[in-house]
Amino acid sequence: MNKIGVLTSGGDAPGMNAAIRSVVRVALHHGLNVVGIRRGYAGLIDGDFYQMNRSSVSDIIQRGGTILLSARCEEFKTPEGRQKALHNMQQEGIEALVVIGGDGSLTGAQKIDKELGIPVIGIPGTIDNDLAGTEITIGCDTAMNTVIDAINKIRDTATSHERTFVIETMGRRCGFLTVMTALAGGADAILIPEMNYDLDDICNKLIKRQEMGRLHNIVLVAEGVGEDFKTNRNLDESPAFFISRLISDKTGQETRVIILGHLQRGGSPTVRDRVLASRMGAKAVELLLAGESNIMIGIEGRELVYHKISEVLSTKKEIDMGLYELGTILS
Ligand SMILES: Nc1ncnc2c1ncn2[C@@H]1O[C@H](COP(=O)(O)OP(=O)(O)O)[C@@H](O)[C@H]1O
Ligand SMILES: O=P(O)(O)OC[C@H]1O[C@](O)(COP(=O)(O)O)[C@@H](O)[C@@H]1O
Ligand SMILES: [Mg+2]
Repeated sequence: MNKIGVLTSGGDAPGMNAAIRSVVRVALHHGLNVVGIRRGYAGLIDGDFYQMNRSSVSDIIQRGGTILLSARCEEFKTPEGRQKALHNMQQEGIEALVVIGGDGSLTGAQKIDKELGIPVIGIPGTIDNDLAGTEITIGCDTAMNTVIDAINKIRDTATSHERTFVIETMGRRCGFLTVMTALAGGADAILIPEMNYDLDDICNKLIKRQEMGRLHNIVLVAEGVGEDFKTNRNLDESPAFFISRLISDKTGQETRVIILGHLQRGGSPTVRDRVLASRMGAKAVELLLAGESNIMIGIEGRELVYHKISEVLSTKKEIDMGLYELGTILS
């Protein structure tokens, strides 16, 4: 093997740059050429490539986002789009790929191996932590710290004004970010898609607290909740608004909504994300050199592990309900 490509795809995540840096420098260390592919699968289809060297990845370990840019690319979901990508890779002499991204990107990566015959290793990069086969994905730790920072600040004003804040966190259909930050941030109620909840119960709990003299509350809501009350709300609005209105109507408390949104995706990666990304980047190159393909690297405890991408994608990542319960008991 002489030349490999690297790309970032789907939602960006802090630590992706540290992973790119590691892939590039470890590949160069092993005498490989590295091609950077811009804008994920869109760049494969457009042939948006450039040769990378050591200095291409200088001064990026501390930066959020991705220097390779990222995209969501519908055309790559079609066989025609993927054939264009194959043609460009052949022209450029790219013999193998490292794909850094989430579940969607790994679905695409699987097709690169199976359909296009190009070896590919996946590195889990998404703030959602919604991938099986790894305890945590690159970017999630930074995002959790960003959420905690926001909760701390909101708590200051919530206590001063004796208000209830409904804070909406990201995570698509996964409540990991919400459960962890609810526990660490001392949230008074938690709503995640994986768990049944009763809005009446939540309101009753807030009323009880009110009777005991507690007039401020932090309610954490994952963006993915709401299948069950869809009929009662405007589908264009975030679930936090509906829940906030309901709490205000039922408890009489003054409520405010804050949707943390894309600020959860940015920022300088934490130590944990930088180390994880650096280790996974190096492992990806080593596994390609060892002849592996169609696998995703993960971490279990202190050890890096790897699993077939098909297994990762067919397994649902379970939320640790013990942490959810603990968050509820402690609130
Ligand atoms: N079924 C699929 N076949 C081929 N490519 C896919 C498929 N699903 C997703 N992808 C590619 O992966 C990209 C990123 O997926 P997306 O779900 O948006 O983000 P993430 O990888 O962060 O979960 C998509 O825009 C598309 O190019
Ligand atoms: O960036 P967009 O396209 O607005 O998408 C928002 C979605 O991306 C995420 O931030 C990250 O998800 P992915 O890593 O799967 O792309 C989700 O939490 C959120 O639902
Ligand atoms: Mg995803």
